[in-house]
Amino acid sequence: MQPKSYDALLLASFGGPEGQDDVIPFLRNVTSGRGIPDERLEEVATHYRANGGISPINAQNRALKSALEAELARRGINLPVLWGNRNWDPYITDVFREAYDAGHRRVLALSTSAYSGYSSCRQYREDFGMALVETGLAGKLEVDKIRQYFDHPGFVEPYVEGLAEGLNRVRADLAAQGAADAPVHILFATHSIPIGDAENAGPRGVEYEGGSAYVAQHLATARAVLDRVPEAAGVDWSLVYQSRSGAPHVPWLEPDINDAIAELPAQGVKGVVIVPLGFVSDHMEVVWDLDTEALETCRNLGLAAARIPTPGVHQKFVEGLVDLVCERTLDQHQAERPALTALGPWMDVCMPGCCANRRGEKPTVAGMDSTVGVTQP
Ligand SMILES: CC1=C(CCC(=O)O)c2cc3nc(cc4[nH]c(cc5[nH]c(cc1n2)c(C)c5CCC(=O)O)c(CCC(=O)O)c4C)C(CCC(=O)O)=C3C
Ligand SMILES: [Fe+2]
Repeated sequence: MQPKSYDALLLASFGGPEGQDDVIPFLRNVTSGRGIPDERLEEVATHYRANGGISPINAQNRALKSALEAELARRGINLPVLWGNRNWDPYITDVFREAYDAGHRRVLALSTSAYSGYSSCRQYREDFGMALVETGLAGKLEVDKIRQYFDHPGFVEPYVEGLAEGLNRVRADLAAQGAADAPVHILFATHSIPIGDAENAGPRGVEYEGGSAYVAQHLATARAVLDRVPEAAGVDWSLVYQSRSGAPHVPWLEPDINDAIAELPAQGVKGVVIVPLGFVSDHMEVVWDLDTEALETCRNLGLAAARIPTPGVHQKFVEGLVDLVCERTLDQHQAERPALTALGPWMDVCMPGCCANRRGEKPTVAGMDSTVGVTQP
């Protein structure tokens, strides 16, 4: 897409509860009309309850917003950063209203989701499209979106650093047990999604490794990380899934991380490094599903284990995000579009039907077929 001059950057995220009273209303927002069984909601509520009803995600997004502001300022780029969520206050709808009232007319959105797929990409495009319709700002506020960045060096580099450290840590633990040369396995973990959503990820009519753009992007990114970590040479690895929800008869991507861990001891594996490849920050899906559940599974099986950090506010990630902003802006425009896998660089403007919503079409921005965001390729 041609560079433009934008007057605001919107950091768009999932949102999370900030106290016990928020937990159920938040979960209702997340699952509205999506058929998540009540038992699952109660189960997920306990993860938040155990943490005072507070998700870590909002604090992490506030920190990321500040880090983006600092990096933009350091480069002399004058672009205010707004923050809005899909499921909790501050809501994207309110942020659009305020942005328009403050005189902004062209917003560039950056989401905290790196891969293609309905929840990770198209649903944000719908969040923006629906918010424009709801606020009556369709045709008045222009909203574009930064490309999916799973293979951008700024996203990959923190994992490279973390994996090297994680392998060293697990090997040191094994050495302390007198098993210095015991086999270690690397588990790249991401969010499971319904197989139907996975198959719809990305543009129509393209054959992907693993059956979908969602899986192929994770496999390619995992290899991009591994290729840059000399300590990982010859180490077995696999891509595994977590945080499954939905009705039991609907197939989701597998194997579940805990089932995968349970298979490892029989293969002689003594140590595990968990790479949270699907997540931008250490939010509830990471601190509960990985640090509480998966690490406990490892402990129960006597496996040495480490979970490496998410990109969070790593300086390389923040710089990478600002580079992505500069691909799109006239101010300090950057023509180079780095990508570390053959799948990228991903597109700025999605193809018709990309990551299709299986429950029906909604207004979107940032697509070739979008009608509300005024996006022109
Ligand atoms: C691909 C993906 C990402 C990664 C990309 C990205 O980061 O966007 C992600 C992130 C997140 N998911 C989160 C929380 C939840 N996701 C749920 C439910 C679901 N997620 C799905 C997919 C994804 N989710 C799907 C297909 C569902 C089924 C229902 C539906 O179609 O929507 C539910 C409902 C209850 C349940 O778990 O069943 C909750 C509470 C939080 C916040 C954590 C915090 O509060 O710290 C974050 C960052
Ligand atoms: Fe989720």
